[in-house]
Amino acid sequence: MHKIDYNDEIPGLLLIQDFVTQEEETLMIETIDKNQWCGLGISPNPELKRRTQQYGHLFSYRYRKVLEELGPLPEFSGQVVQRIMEHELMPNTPNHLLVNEYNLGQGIMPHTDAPTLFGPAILSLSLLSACVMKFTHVETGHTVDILLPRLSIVVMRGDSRYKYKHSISKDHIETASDGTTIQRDRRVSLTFREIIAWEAPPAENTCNKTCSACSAAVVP
Ligand SMILES: O=C(O)CCC(=O)C(=O)O
Ligand SMILES: [Fe+2]
Repeated sequence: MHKIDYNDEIPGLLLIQDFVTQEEETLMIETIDKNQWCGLGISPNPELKRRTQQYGHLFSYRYRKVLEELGPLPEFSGQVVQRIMEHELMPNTPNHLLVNEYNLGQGIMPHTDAPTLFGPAILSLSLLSACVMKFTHVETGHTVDILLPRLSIVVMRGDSRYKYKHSISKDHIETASDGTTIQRDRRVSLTFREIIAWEAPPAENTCNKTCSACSAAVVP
């Protein structure tokens, strides 16, 4: 395990290489690939252009809100969560795990994870492939391309979490700001977050209208 502190370039950004072993990666991927994916037309979140899985809570991209509590994070992520807490990378135990799959040609648009919904630390574990994550300051436009190696975890806190957008390109070959060039492969990332605020729908929700207050009842 090797820590790279990017604080001088992007305040609050930390990367830990070899956060998991290849054996752990294999076991996690085997389990994930047996589980149900959504996105690419599959509910919930059928509109997503990449496949995802969610654990802990269900977030709707369409309604930009949490719809449902799903239960504890899965067993396959237990050791990673334990390591996250041992290294004090998050103030509280994560209660949301988002698995994103990026096949060749897939990326993610520049965004900041919802500041009122998710807590102050956003962590992402890179499995099967490295990628370059672009950080762009929302006011100054300052940009840094950070290499996220396979098996590493990136920790976004402070400015890197709140003042920068992050994105991943669709390119097959990418170059980081330090000049390192990588060839992308299928990448599966595990994003650990804490949901800090959400309203559970009423237990007996019989409303069948589409409205912002109880859309949980009608989301496909
Ligand atoms: O794939 C990643 O490492 C990042 C995913 C991400 O930024 C997100 O889902 O909000
Ligand atoms: Fe994100």
